[in-house]
This record gives sequence, C-alpha cells and structure tokens, in this order.
Amino acid sequence: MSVTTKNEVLLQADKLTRRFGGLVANQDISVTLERQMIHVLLGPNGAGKSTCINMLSGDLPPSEGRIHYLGRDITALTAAQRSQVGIGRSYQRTNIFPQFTVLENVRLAAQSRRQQPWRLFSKAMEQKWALEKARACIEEAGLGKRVDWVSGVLSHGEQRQLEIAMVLATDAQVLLLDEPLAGMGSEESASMVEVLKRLRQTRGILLVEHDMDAVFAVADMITVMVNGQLLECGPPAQIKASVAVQQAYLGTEDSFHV
Ligand SMILES: Nc1ncnc2c1ncn2[C@@H]1O[C@H](COP(=O)(O)OP(=O)(O)OP(=O)(O)O)[C@@H](O)[C@H]1O
Repeated sequence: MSVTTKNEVLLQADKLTRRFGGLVANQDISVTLERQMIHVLLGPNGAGKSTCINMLSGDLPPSEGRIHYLGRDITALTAAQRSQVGIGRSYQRTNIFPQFTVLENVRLAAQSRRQQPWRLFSKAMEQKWALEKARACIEEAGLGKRVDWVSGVLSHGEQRQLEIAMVLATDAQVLLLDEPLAGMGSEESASMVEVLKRLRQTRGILLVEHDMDAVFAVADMITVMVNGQLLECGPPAQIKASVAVQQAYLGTEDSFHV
C-alpha cells in the first residue's frame, strides 16, 4: 500500500538535453511532476515532446541533465528499472496480447513486476493476488465491463484503457502517457478524460497530447516546447493567454483555439 501525499514531488527533470548528431531535439528542458498533478507537454510536431518522454521513461539516455524520482537520481536506470521503482509508461502503439482476455493481459503485467517475491508464496496465492490486483486496475482504468473480453475485439479507445490498466498493474506512481487520446472519437476521448482525472487522485501524470480540448480539461500545469526548447511553463490560464504560445502554433497543423 502506497502513501499518497499531495504536492509531493515525484519526478524532477533538470536541464535535459538530447542530441541526435547535429540536431538538438531537447535543450535544457526542466520539468517537475507532483502527485495529484497532470502536467501536459504541449508543442507543434517535432517540438521534442516524445524525446523528452523517452528520456523520462529511460528509453533514451539524455546527452546532458539529470532525472530524480522521489529525490533519488535515476538518470542511469534503464526503462525496466524505472518501471520497477514506479515510473510507468504507455506507448503510442498498442502493446497488448490480442488473443488474451483483458484480465489475462493485466494479470501478466501485475506478475511481471513481482518476480522475486513469488518464491515466498505458493502458486495459488500468487494467482489470487495477481487476479485481485488486475481486477482493481481494470476497474480503475474504466474497463470493468470488459474484464472477460478477448482484448483483440476491444475498440481502439478501450485498448488504450487496457494499456493504462497494464501500467497501473506495475504499481506505477508516475504515468508517462504519449498521446493517449490519439485516434479516438469524441465519446472515447471523454471517457479517457474521466479516467485521467480519476488516476490523478493518487498519482502523477505526465502527458503528451495534441487534443486541446482534452488538454485544457485536465491539465494542472502545461509546458510548451518549440524546436526542442522550453517556450513557456505555467498553469492553463497562463498558457491560454500567452501570445508567444499562440504565435508558436501559427501555421501549424494543430489549432490553438481554446
Ligand atoms: N531517434 C532519432 N534520431 C534522429 N532524430 C530524431 C530521433 N527522434 C527524434 N528525432 C528528431 O528530434 C526532433 C524532435 O522529435 P520528437 O519526436 O521528440 O518531437 P515531438 O514533439 O514528439 O513530435 P510529434 O508531435 O510529431 O510526435 C525531430 O526533429 C525529430 O526528427
């Protein structure tokens, strides 16, 4: 059982820089994520948002800068090690076994986190624990009515919810979500927004998202990036009113009408 403390700093990225050859994809990006906060990374295509999330998840080492989780320097940890300490990530692509049921997928995710302690438990206890945990995570992700469905027949939005349930099953305190609303219709988006609000009650969420309605419906803090640089960071009202942010979106595919 984890203790939840409001305003507790979960993740702190300090001056992250990432270069790909001569291209600087992120330059001196600092981001703070607190518990019970949804922090959105916003920016036009190619701004460097995925690169930033990749550095936070451990999928990509930074060229410079440090990352702390609960005060501990985790810059050198791999993605698997970060998952073990409580940093969970969902990807833009789906990552599930389509032939397995929702419950089986989430149960496997729960067990993946707990390989060592099982030596202390009987097989039956392990199964019971993992199933209970999986059911709770499925419920939290808003998929309670689909527990026994084969995952491959879920709608696109439900599959994204399943991915989130799988991340929750790893006991993640930080959720790194890359475009969780991508490809969703308005009903599915509304349902995902409700899921995000519920998850915020006990965790911290760092989100990359292009859907402005959703962003302004859930964000507590927004960091705007342009060309790998941090343009502005602040609460939604500040970002909404920012002339610099509006200018950054002029002539881009994304609209900034909010
Ligand atoms: N592995 C890589 N090798 C070389 N260049 C890369 C690599 N990954 C990203 N880039 C470049 O870094 C820059 C930032 O890309 P990134 O994907 O982080 O942007 P983004 O804000 O997530 O864009 P989008 O909204 O389109 O997903 C782009 O110019 C991209 O081409």
